[in-house]
Amino acid sequence: MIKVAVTGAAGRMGSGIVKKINEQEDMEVVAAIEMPDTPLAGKDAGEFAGIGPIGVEISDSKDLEETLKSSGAEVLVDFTIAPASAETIKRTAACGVNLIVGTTGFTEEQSKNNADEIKKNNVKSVITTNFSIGVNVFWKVLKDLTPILNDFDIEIIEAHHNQKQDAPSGTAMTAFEIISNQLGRNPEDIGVYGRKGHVGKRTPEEIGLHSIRGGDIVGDHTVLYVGDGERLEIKHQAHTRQVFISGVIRALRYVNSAEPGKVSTINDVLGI
Ligand SMILES: NC(=O)C1=CN([C@@H]2O[C@H](COP(=O)(O)OP(=O)(O)OC[C@H]3O[C@@H](n4cnc5c(N)ncnc54)[C@H](OP(=O)(O)O)[C@@H]3O)[C@@H](O)[C@H]2O)C=CC1
Ligand SMILES: O=C(O)C1=N[C@H](C(=O)O)C[C@H](O)C1
Repeated sequence: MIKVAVTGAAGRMGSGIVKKINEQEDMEVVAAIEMPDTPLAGKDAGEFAGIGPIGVEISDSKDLEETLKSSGAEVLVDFTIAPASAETIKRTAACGVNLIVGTTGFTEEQSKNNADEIKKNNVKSVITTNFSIGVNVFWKVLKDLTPILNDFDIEIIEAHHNQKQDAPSGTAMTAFEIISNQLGRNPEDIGVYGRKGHVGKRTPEEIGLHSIRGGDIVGDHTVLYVGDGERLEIKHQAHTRQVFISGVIRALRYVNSAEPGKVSTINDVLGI
């Protein structure tokens, strides 16, 4: 049995992950953690997953080390918010517990610190901005396509629900990194985040990133390659969070065979 701790256990992703783990025969939720001073402490995590009591009380992230130790958790799954997640990664790795992280919106410095903590403590990890299989194929297509269409204008559009806190989405930022790398350009120099006012003509080098927020959109990502007289659009749409949750379940089965001290990605999990 894989013993799993879940942070953000009452959130959209966290509660779905608790529910899905509860349906598996080879894994169990042993700890469910929410934010510091959470009013949810002591309530059963199953309540938020819509499955009734599972015998795991929500605990306060201030008690993380104690919770990990007393529950015997082998791996922690984190879908929260970047600053909180960075702190959780540091404390969890120091406890020798493996990590699966889907939280997005890390600064470059936070991402580097996350990798350093994983290396320093020699724990196993899977960190990725999108756990769906479709998006991983989408990223692969961008990698293959960009060198062929390297003189086309490239723009990225993402759309998400009105509760999302970070922009552009982690998935869009990963797409931007892939495209920039393939073009041999520094992402720092070429990203244009929305346009307003007399911004002048588009330069051939720049890549625009545009974020739409509304209602209950689960997650749409489109990359446009626009030439003279034609354009190609590569689009992925998530219809349900189940696509991310299924990827997390695969990552839970994979993580123990991951290389210690390294940040593995969903590509390692899927072998693509
Ligand atoms: N990689 C992927 O495939 C995917 C990534 N995501 C990312 O996952 C993250 C979460 O998304 P979502 O579930 O929609 O967000 P939610 O806001 O629904 O859930 C986040 C949860 O984390 C809780 N939380 C905040 N701080 C802490 C802390 N220090 N310790 C424990 N829990 C904490 C929040 O509590 P409170 O509400 O009280 O603040 C909330 O319950 C986002 O960064 C999102 O972009 C989402 C989907 C897929
Ligand atoms: O916040 C979300 O909901 C999502 N976040 C991830 C991101 O920022 O890319 C993945 C997915 O698009 C849903």
